[in-house]
Amino acid sequence: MFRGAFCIFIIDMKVLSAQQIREADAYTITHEPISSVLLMERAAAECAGWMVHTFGEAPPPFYVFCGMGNNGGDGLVIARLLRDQGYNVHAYMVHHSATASPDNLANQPYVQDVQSIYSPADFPLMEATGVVVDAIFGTGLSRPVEGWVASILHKINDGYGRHTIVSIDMPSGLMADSVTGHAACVHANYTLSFQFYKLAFLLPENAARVGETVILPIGLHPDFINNVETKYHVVDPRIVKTIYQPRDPFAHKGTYGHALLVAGSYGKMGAAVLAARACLRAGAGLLTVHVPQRGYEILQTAVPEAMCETEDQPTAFSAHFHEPFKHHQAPGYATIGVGPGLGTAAATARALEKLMELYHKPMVLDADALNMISEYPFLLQKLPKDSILTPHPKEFERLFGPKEDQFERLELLSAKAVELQVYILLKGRFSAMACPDGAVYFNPTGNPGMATAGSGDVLTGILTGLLSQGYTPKAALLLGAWLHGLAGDLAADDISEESLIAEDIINYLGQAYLELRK
Ligand SMILES: NC(=O)C1=CN([C@@H]2O[C@H](COP(=O)(O)OP(=O)(O)OC[C@H]3O[C@@H](n4cnc5c(N)ncnc54)[C@H](O)[C@@H]3O)[C@@H](O)[C@H]2O)[C@@H](O)CC1
Ligand SMILES: Nc1ncnc2c1ncn2[C@@H]1O[C@H](COP(=O)(O)OP(=O)(O)O)[C@@H](O)[C@H]1O
Ligand SMILES: [K+]
Repeated sequence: MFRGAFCIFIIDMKVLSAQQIREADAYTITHEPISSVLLMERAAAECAGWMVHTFGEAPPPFYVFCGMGNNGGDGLVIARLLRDQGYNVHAYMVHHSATASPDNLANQPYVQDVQSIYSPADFPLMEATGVVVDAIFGTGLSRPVEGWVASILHKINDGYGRHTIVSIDMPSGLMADSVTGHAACVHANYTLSFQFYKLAFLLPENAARVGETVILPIGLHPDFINNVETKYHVVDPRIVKTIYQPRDPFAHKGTYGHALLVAGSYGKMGAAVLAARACLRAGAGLLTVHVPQRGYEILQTAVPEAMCETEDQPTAFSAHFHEPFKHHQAPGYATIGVGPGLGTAAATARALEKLMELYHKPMVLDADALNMISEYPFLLQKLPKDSILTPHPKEFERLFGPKEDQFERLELLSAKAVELQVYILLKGRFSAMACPDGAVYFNPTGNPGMATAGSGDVLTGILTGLLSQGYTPKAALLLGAWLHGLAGDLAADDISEESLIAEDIINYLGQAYLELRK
């Protein structure tokens, strides 16, 4: 089901810091109980099993680079287990420290012919078809890698494209919870990581380092996992299936709400059409789309299922555009999606202000609605509580200012959701969704084929459609982002990432829903 960077065996949806992972480790050792060396054996056995499964048919030579901590300990065990199964394994010890960790030492006697690396000159020649296993540093990395050890990481990267590089737990050199910047770091094809996502994996700046991530279960203690507190989470199929509500057999179209979309302007009616189609395909009962006069025929022709309201301005929205909306105060629209293709004229900004003054239920704000709020920041204070904002990184920067690095940006995202008491979805490979309580959820579905005009308009339509049906804003957000990405993944599977266009996401939304029933 998943494309690109995520192949998931099991997920604990919490994202833990390196320190919390050490605590999980210690808790498991005490409470399972299990010795640390056996826990290492279990973790390494999962990795060796994955490698046999992935490369076993045409076995390559394996080049296992071990560090001197427990990540290196994992590497030693992997080397032994692969040799035990008859594979051709070359093992190396990178002597970055004076002493090895106890569990690393305990495993050394069981791996013969480990060649020592004390300088770049000791780096081996490797066959082009080999698999490089990177077990030099894991979550214990405490500072950027420098000096000759950095040269070893660069030498491993020199083989990228010729060898397959598999990093154990973390690409060596990557900091789990802070900025790696330009420091030396392995660029992995695969990262086999234990039990939890690391925050660094979810940030765009590390995409090229992490490669495809495989989360392997290593049986860390469930009591610890259930009780540990974390701000960051990854959405998984279990939570999405819990959120999803099948339709009531006795439903009528009024059951699923009457949504209003305020979208489109001269030359940008496509945004309104895409959002409207997506809203209906997401399941809204009724939809009215409010467009400028010249958009009337376009909208009525392209989306006959939707009702259409126009206003007195031929090409854009004016201060009066909320007038028709007033008629629907009772029973009122279930929700409003506003922004796609709207334009940012001053009159439109005034109209947006009026709209936010009149409407107090959660709404969806995207694109030009966000751009107008950036231009007139006092509008931020008028956002209906629990509304959903969906900025892409540029819109986010316009709204809340630039940040030095992506960790700081995440902190800002969460702080703004708390301050404004809204949900904010920062778009990207792993869209980050911040909640009014400060929690941040990452959405793992989606692919680069979705980096195409209009895919954000489709998201606005989906979120509006879900709110309209009565999903809570948080449920709509998590489910909507998941469905949007999954529909994109299903479309790309059939027609390729390259030729995927926004309309395909809408066309595959039905299949994405069906996946939820499996
Ligand atoms: N709970 C878990 O997730 C488990 C983790 N295990 C493994 O244990 C790893 C963590 O082990 P450790 O805490 O021993 O840490 P690492 O093995 O990641 O690295 C620690 C070693 O690197 C040195 N070091 C740190 N930064 C350095 C730098 N910039 N330059 C040179 N040397 C540096 C330290 O002094 C220490 O010797 C995990 O990544 C994982 O591979 C498994 O063995 C078992 C279970
Ligand atoms: N590489 C990617 N992986 C996953 N999802 C992506 C990727 N690129 C874009 N997307 C998704 O596509 C949508 C693009 O939205 P946006 O930038 O607003 O596009 P537009 O303004 O053209 O409608 C977002 O939901 C984003 O998360
Ligand atoms: K590693």
